[in-house]
Amino acid sequence: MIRYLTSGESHGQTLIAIVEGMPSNLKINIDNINNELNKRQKGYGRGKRMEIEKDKVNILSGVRGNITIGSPIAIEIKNKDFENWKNYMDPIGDIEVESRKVTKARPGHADLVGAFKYDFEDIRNVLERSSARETAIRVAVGALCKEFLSIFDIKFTSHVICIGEDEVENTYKFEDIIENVDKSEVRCVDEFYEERFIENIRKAKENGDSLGGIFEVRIKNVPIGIGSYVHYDKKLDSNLALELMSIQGIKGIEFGLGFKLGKLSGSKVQDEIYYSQSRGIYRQTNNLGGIEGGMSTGEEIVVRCVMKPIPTLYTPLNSVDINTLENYKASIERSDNCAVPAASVVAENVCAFVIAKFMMHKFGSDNISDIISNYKNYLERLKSRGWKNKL
Ligand SMILES: Cc1cc2nc3c(=O)[nH]c(=O)nc-3n(C[C@H](O)[C@H](O)[C@H](O)COP(=O)(O)O)c2cc1C
Ligand SMILES: C=C(O[C@@H]1CC(C(=O)O)=C[C@@H](OP(=O)(O)O)[C@H]1O)C(=O)O
Repeated sequence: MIRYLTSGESHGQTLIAIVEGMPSNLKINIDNINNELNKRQKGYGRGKRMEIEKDKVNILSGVRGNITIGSPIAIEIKNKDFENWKNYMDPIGDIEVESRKVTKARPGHADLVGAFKYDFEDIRNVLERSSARETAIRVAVGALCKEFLSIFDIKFTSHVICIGEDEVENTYKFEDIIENVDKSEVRCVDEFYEERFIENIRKAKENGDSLGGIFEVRIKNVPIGIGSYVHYDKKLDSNLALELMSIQGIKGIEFGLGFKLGKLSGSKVQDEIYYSQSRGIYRQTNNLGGIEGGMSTGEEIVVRCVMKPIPTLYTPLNSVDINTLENYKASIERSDNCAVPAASVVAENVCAFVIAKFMMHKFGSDNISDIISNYKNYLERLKSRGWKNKL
């Protein structure tokens, strides 16, 4: 079963991941991975750090001449900002602590609880790892998984549908999103709302404030029957929810019509099942977002996430110095004031890890050619049950 671990501090030397369980003989295009990293760094509302970093993945092992060899894959992304932080962040040797010490906890960040839990007088020891800098390496892992999933033509896209008080009203087709989303500064495909979102972020920044929002991830061509109803940890939706909720700042998730489902009657919601000779078994709606009973239905997977506003504010909130217990304003070094577009890229890629894991669980994980044979056999069997391959 594919799995990974990450390590790295926000201003440390490097971010690393070890991905274990990737099948052999998969061709990797490193440009695709770097392209995802580049997308994650963009978005109106990002702070000065993104002007310093130019994220590129380094593949250290587990791949020979662009082809995976089945052994663990070690990857890294170097932090360019480390040059400016060496004196404070070097793992070994004398470092300067006092001048970069953080003691005034930021409400909404991991600062206060992290310092108490791990017994630190310096919140830097918390913020270095709790920072969403870590999402860069998770995107690289997900992008590697996207390379695997491209064999089955499984595609991902995401777009921002709400920032601040404005929310996109139209529903967009997968093809329209994938074609237009990267042209937008806020990953919004609706031109009217794109302008509103930019303006909302600009105004919040002017007021020393921050914003959150909502984005949608769409996944196409996942075959029917990935995931299972038999056990809680085998459900596709529960696994996607775990990964998505682990992204810094994400506070809610919904599949398909999501929270609206609570207000609708059953007859308006369930995706009715039809059969015709030309189409085989099919649905006319996808209100449940492509998952029933923890399994993919073969329809597009549609999942939305809400991100809370960024906790670090340029007009800092009330807080307390964790060592002196005096009332102060919270700390600020540097910050994004909106990172919803970046989070949508992270979300796509963490979903790619989950889909890859489930594809491997169903079709095997030793080598690409066995996996493809198993996949074809499965689709062939389903044909005899009235299911036509919709890929
Ligand atoms: C891509 C991305 C960038 C972020 N940038 C910042 C930032 O610049 N400043 C900040 O305070 N929080 C930022 N956050 C959010 C915090 O990391 C997050 O709120 C914090 O770790 C606490 O976790 P929680 O909100 O999930 O409880 C960012 C999150 C993401 C996904
Ligand atoms: C570094 C990234 O995001 C960072 C996430 C982050 C946080 O608190 O989560 C705080 C900021 O860090 P810094 O103080 O170094 O500017 C962001 O820039 C990144 O996304 O690559």
